[in-house]
Amino acid sequence: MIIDLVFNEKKTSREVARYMGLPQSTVMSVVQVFKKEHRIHKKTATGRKRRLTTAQEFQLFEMSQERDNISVDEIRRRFLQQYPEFGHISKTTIYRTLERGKKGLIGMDPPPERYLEPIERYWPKKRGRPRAGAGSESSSMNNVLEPSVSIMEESGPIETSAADKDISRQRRSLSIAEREMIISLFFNENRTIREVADFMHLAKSTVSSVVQVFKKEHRIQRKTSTGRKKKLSDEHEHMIMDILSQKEDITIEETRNRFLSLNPDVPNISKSTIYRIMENCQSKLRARSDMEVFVGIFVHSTEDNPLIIMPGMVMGVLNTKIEFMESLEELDHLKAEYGFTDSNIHYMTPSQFMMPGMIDTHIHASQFPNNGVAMDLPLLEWLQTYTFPTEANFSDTLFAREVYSKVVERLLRNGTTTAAYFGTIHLEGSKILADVVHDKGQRALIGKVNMMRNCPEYYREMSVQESIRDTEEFIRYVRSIQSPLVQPIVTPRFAPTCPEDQLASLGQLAAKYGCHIQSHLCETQPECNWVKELFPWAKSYTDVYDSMRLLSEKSVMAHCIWLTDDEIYTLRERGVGISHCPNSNVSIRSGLCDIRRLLNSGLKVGLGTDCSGGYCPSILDSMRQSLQVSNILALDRDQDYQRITYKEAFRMATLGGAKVLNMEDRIGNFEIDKEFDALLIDVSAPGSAIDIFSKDTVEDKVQKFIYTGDDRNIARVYVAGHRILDLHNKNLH
Ligand SMILES: O=c1[nH]c(=O)c2nc[nH]c2[nH]1
Repeated sequence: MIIDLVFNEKKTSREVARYMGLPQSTVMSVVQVFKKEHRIHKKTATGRKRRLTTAQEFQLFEMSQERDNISVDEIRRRFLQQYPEFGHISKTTIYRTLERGKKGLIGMDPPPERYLEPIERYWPKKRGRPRAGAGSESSSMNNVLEPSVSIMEESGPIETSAADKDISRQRRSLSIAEREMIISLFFNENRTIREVADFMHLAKSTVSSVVQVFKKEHRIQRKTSTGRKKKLSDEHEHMIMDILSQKEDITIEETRNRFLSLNPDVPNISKSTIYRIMENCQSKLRARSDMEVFVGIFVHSTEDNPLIIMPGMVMGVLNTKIEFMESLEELDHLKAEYGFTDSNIHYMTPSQFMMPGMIDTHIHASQFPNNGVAMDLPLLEWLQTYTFPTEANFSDTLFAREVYSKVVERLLRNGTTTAAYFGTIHLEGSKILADVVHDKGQRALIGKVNMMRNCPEYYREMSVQESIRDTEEFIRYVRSIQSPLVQPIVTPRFAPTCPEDQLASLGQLAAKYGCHIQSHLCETQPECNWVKELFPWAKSYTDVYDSMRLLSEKSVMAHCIWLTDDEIYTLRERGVGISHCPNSNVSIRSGLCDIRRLLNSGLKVGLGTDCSGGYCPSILDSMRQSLQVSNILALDRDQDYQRITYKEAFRMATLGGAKVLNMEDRIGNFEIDKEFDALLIDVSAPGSAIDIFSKDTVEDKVQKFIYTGDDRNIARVYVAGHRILDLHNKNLH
């Protein structure tokens, strides 16, 4: 990776060190060894080696001797007139050649051991301008420069060796070429005073005074605090892009003149600024707008392995889907094959990794106002006392929009890229939920709730006909949005609130439209007993739903704490998915669900927040609570009882959830051709509650995120390839 970043990506060793979290000396030594092994010498800014012939070097030197105050610009102009095939020669090269001339070194390669010797030897001992043409060692800038250059000598970032840093730099008068060089590096190449001083091995004060004098002479504005030249405003940058795009072969000079004539107030603009804007434009034009490429660590689950960590990978996302996932070594081949450029690539930092989006398989969007309150009653009393009155408020569509907007934003913020929502019985309010989800770019199943008994007069559907008519209209409405992400889900609340004919009609409706179905099953013992009373003919609670054709591989049943073995068997036979909601199960004391038993029986299990039975809208919390519930169950079991591992919790939150919603062919992990629903996790994000230490492995970081992370660590959220949330760009939605 170091080699790739330095030699292919043209990163400096400082950048690579920062990116990989390594000491710079380590990076530099890897680079040095590689250079030696591959005999890589000086590279030009473009990464290609290009050397002047000895004749050309002499030519340059002679030009500089013709007149006392000839400028580097003039030397360059004349040189390029003579050698038009050369195309371009940087001032640095000219400057260095002149210094080689002064040392009498033109035509000679510096002996390699010179690189190893202390630099003082070559540094002028006497003050005063070095004499041109003298072969004296004391004036050699060349020898000073050579060992200090790490990778790109001509215009790339410059780094000094450790030896350089120990040398106290002297103040002395400068040659014209040196002044030119300082001006060029500072104003055209945008180097800081320190970089220039390091590069030329001069005292910072010397460089600074040259810059100051030049600024005064040319009335150049003050620099910004970052040490860079004042950035052009976006408006000016766009203006330059416009000018560049108006004429294909426009020169930089022409661009500058046109820009300055349009903006007489702007005192100056360097050629390199225009050049940078031009490069950016071209790179953006060359970049495929339909492809995004990510480099770094990817974490996901498969059927066989609950947690796979893949460092040093490159993933390509084309439109909405994962196009490729390869080792970073393949980057160049992939660039060639797919035609993407560096501007398509997002490099993750060492504290970041990418994981699949989390999936909430059971949440009541309409209970969000009660999140974190009203936990003092058990389920059936809780419904009558708190929940039904709250849900009744959703006849008010303004209120519905207010709450639903907050719910969806909160879930996205917490990394839930897909959710199975319960709305309320209200048709209009439920349509609003679908609209909001669609607008915000989340993937979801949206349910209009069906119920018409054992609930308040003011909050119930009035007849089976009305219930089915409204539900059918709702299904058609959601389908009419034509969103590939938002689908309707048929939602009988639970058996106690739905008479047989209503359940049967809803089963038929779901079959007619090929819809998903969701409900509650075996959440509390009193509820199970009540169902026995209400449906005396049924073999079990599960059998009630099964008899009404409500169980299929597109059905999601929440809770399932009190299932008998027979019920488990039926659910598995039908391919039903189970939504495990541990926070809710403990908060309103419904029971401890033995997920190991369900998993061992071959059932599909995902996680649900079940807000507001559960008080936390984050699936991270559901993972933790599922681990706690499993630990508590283990306290009462044999030694060989297998607790849920954090890796399994991770899988339930991602791939498991996808299977429960029957979407595993589209989402849940990073298999090729799946939709790119993903989270960029940063364990060291600002304000993060996670403590990371130098000895932490990548797996430690992942585990710490699961146990101690929160929304502050979710830097970006992608759904179907779209970045719908970015911590650093809060305005995306
Ligand atoms: O946790 C639950 N929340 C509900 O809203 C509900 N309705 C029936 N059963 C339920 N369980």
